[in-house]
Amino acid sequence: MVRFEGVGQTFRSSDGSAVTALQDVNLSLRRHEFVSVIGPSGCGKSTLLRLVAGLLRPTAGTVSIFGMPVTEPRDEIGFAFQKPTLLPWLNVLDNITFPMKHKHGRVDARDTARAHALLKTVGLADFAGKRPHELSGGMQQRVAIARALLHDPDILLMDEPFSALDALTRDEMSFELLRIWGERPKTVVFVTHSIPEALLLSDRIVVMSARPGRIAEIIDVPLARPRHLATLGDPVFTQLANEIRVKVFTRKPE
Ligand SMILES: Nc1ncnc2c1ncn2[C@@H]1O[C@H](COP(=O)(O)OP(=O)(O)OP(=O)(O)O)[C@@H](O)[C@H]1O
Repeated sequence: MVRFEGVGQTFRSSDGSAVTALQDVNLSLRRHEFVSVIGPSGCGKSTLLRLVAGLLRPTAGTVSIFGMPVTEPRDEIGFAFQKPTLLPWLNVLDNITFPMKHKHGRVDARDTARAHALLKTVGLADFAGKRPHELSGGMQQRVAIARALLHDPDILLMDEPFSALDALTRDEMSFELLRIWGERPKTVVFVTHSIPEALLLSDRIVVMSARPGRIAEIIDVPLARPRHLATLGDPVFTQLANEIRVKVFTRKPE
């Protein structure tokens, strides 16, 4: 469904130097697959997402979706960032429908109904009229995820969406995301620094090497689905987490 072929991305920095963020990335994502991307800071994880989203054009190779090269932002994609980026002057409901308003100049009844349904899904049915500052960090992040899901995208890109949350909320959000993904399957690319989070969520984990970012390894996650709290205590889970930790930490820049 999403394919990277020989993808490279070199930025020209403000001081005139060239920064190669990605080099020779080859990757194919299947429809409805949940893939996490982990790797050291600055190895190009966010760049990878921005390329799929059409926010960047690769300087080498091609990124395609359903066989069509990505040349601009597309409707079938939802993007959730590290911070919720909600508009403080809008209430929760209007924040969720804002992209529709921005795109079409209005919000129709179907969008509003779907926004209410999504609020229910993320456990915030009673908060539609509240402003972002009246919500906790975890609640704000749920609103941002609901916003990314409003147009029911085929592809959901998530850039460390839970990293600003406390550990308990983070686990809770992971299970919530799994539930949403189970109900309305989509192809998810999830950037994280957390090995347990990547393991709990993913079908495959892409391990990237330090700059210039390349794919060092792709690891299949053989844990059965649906995954539960008990999955975290499964000996296979612990063993896999240790194996991946060793791979990530012993990997030297090439
Ligand atoms: N617009 C840009 N202009 C210049 N350099 C950039 C730009 N965007 C990213 N970079 C550089 O590309 C490299 C990869 O950045 P990217 O944000 O993709 O890394 P990352 O793996 O997501 O990092 P982190 O884990 O710290 O969020 C970094 O060295 C960064 O400085």
